Amino acid sequence: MLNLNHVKKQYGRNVALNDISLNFSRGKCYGLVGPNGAGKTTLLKIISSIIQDFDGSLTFTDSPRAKSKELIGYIPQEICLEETVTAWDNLSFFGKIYGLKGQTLKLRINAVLKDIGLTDKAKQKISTYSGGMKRRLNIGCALLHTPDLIIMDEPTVGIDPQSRRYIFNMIEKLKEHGCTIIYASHYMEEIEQICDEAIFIDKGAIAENGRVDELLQRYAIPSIYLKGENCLPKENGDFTISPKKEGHLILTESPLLAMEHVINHCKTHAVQPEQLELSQARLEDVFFSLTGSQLRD
Ligand SMILES: Nc1ncnc2c1ncn2[C@@H]1O[C@H](COP(=O)(O)OP(=O)(O)OP(=O)(O)O)[C@@H](O)[C@H]1O
Repeated sequence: MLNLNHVKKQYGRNVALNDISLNFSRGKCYGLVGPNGAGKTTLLKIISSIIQDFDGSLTFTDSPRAKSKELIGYIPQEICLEETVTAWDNLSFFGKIYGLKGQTLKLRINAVLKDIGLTDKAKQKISTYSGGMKRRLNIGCALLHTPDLIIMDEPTVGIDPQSRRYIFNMIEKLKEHGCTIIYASHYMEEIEQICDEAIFIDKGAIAENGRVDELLQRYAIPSIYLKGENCLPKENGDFTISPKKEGHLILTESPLLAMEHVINHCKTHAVQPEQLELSQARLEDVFFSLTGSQLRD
């Protein structure tokens, strides 16, 4: 539904984005990840037309709607709500910005309030809302005009697991309705959980992108965590071992063989591990393998 072609953005001499080309398909959720200052927000602002001064081009391929303003719902990192008025008033304000009015606006506000689970709090002032309620309303404000492409910039910062789960369920429903979602987050487990594809961006360039399961297979090395006195075999075969907490992490391409090796060693030496578990490959490992672990400012 959207193609980015050689997008480049400079702030003075600082190159924030350099030659970004990407394709986004309908009904999929794309995770956008990268260290601080990588260029994520700049990219999201270009896609949502907030930044219009850039090189390269964007093409919306299969939408009947001509204008990107109608096509896109942008949910910013910062909560953009008027605290002194009610949720209804906030939704009404944003609905009017998108050109909705009268009965259509009323119907959409009611539908969105239901989707974000705030129907019974609609007439409450935002200053009385919890962080999770504000986040959900912040999302709701971008959904009033039923956008085809929804851009979420770190939408789960500072909320409890219940609100996070609620937002994830909303994303699933939006995908079922054919919406495309671009989801920027520093929380790798969220990307793993809800995104079909991940885009790793570092220093303004794409470090890697593809299906989450394929990236995990390609980059993350499975491992076994072992804790227990005298449980670590002396002959370590092809395994790479490093200390972790009070035990050891055994990195291996063949975790079941390594597990068998440890179990045989324990049986032979009549020792009992306190903890022996297979650790799944994580997207966080992919992130560090692509971007390194050095601090970024
Ligand atoms: N308005 C601006 N003026 C000048 N430089 C900017 C501006 N906005 C961003 N930058 C610079 O562009 C680069 C990319 O910033 P951007 O905010 O897009 O990164 P990010 O990946 O979203 O970071 P974070 O994870 O911290 O939100 C950084 O070097 C940043 O300092």
